[in-house]
Amino acid sequence: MTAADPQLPVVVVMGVSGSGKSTVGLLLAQRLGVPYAEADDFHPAENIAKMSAGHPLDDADRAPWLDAIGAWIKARDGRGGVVSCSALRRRYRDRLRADAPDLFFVHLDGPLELISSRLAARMEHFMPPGLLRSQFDALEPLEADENGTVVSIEGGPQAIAERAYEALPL
Ligand SMILES: Nc1ncnc2c1ncn2[C@@H]1O[C@H](COP(=O)(O)OP(=O)(O)OP(=O)(O)O)[C@@H](O)[C@H]1O
Ligand SMILES: O=C(O)[C@H](O)[C@@H](O)[C@H](O)[C@H](O)CO
Repeated sequence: MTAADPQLPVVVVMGVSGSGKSTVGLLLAQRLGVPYAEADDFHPAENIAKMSAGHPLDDADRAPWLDAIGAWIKARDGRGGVVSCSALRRRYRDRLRADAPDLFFVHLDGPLELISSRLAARMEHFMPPGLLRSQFDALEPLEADENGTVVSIEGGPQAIAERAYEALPL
């Protein structure tokens, strides 16, 4: 399938902070020839300030952010797109799916130690590595009835993006 085809999936690249959503999401979008959106760009300023101060977001904080991402997804429905979004809890994914039932989730999955080492090397990002544990605590893996797949974050970004591409329902 190519970008010229009428029905391209919208893909949410999900996972904890530092799992590689932005890195892999962009590569996947390029591979598909569709637009990429960065979830962090949808946060209200208060959310960025809260995380920067070392506090995890709660459901109420995430609600307007999820709605903004949901609006982007809805606008891309049928035309394809890739958006990074932690989408840690089932109910967040249900919210994103509400207006886009065919949404496909790619969960970038890996051990805390590996992600922690990647975050320690990351420069100039508001998200403190100390919040990683809270992200794992919130994470609810994809359930059997959810449209999506789990992709390991072992190896380099290109290989991960290729594994994700191969798993898409194209
Ligand atoms: N496969 C990889 N191998 C090595 N380093 C990687 C890999 N994927 C991502 N990284 C690096 O790990 C760090 C985290 O990646 P990235 O910012 O893409 O994660 P993220 O899930 O989007 O994080 P956040 O949710 O906090 O924005 C970055 O410095 C990135 O360059
Ligand atoms: O749901 C959340 O707690 C947030 O979306 C975080 O995941 C951050 O936005 C992101 O990971 C930091 O870049």
